[in-house]
Amino acid sequence: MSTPAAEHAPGLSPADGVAARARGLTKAYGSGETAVLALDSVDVDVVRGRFTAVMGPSGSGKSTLMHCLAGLDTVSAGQVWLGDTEITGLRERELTQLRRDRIGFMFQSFNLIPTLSAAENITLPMDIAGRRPDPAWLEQVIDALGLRDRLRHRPAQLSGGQQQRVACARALVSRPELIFADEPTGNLDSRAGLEVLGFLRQAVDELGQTVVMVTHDPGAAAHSDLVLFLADGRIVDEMERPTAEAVLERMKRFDGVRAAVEDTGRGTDGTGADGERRG
Ligand SMILES: Nc1ncnc2c1ncn2[C@@H]1O[C@H](COP(=O)(O)OP(=O)(O)OP(=O)(O)O)[C@@H](O)[C@H]1O
Repeated sequence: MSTPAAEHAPGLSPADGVAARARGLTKAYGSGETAVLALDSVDVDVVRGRFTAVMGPSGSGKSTLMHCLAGLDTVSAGQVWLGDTEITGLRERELTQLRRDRIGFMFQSFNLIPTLSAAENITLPMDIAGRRPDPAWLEQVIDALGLRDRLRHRPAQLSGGQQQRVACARALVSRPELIFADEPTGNLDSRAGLEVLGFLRQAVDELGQTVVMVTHDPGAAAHSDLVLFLADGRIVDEMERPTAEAVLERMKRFDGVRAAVEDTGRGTDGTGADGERRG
């Protein structure tokens, strides 16, 4: 099981089987009247070898949660671990190294280097780190993603789906402890999106990887093992073995709450939900 894990006392280092853990994770942007509480004391365990999706309305804190778990953003309060390493409190240099060596990233916009071939893009993070990919693993990843005949192509010579497959290979090649995927299908048509989701699923099932994916798409979330639902900076629900229909139904409840809030005249400036929660 991932998620709100009250059985673990805050302050303990992660047990085996937990790829990332947060306790009391709080993130505020700005200060005073204009402060936004993007994450409100979140406790979460990301279980190793599983595919976890993070969903929630726009502004609920999904990206902030991912950025804080990945050491891309500082926290206002609370603690975050990657494996046994507490990352809150690490210096920027140590964080850069940790991200490079232990985390794989996929983004909606692929983030490939246009002047490099697919093969060069795949190994770039390891090249920068001065490490050599395990050749057998590299071959396995290339074949799993069906990229063998595209390795010499530059990103502009590849379709969107192929570019995201290169980004997926790049995220996998160092066998990271955790892969974060932020809307990885957001720029793809449904067929290419399905393909990428299939590869992420395969990375978990066959290659033993751990994936956390932020998505707006119930169909994409249905490929995960567990969906965490965020609202107003808190994990408010979770769903094991999700289906697209069940996720959609759950998401509609957020819309219902939002509509009700707006009907009462609060939240029409988009801040009502936050104000209500804190007020
Ligand atoms: N750099 C920032 N400065 C100020 N406020 C921010 C900043 N980044 C995020 N926020 C605010 O924090 C809250 C959570 O944002 P976040 O991007 O994590 O939400 P999200 O669920 O990923 O949204 P979306 O689905 O629209 O991408 C929002 O109210 C947002 O406006």
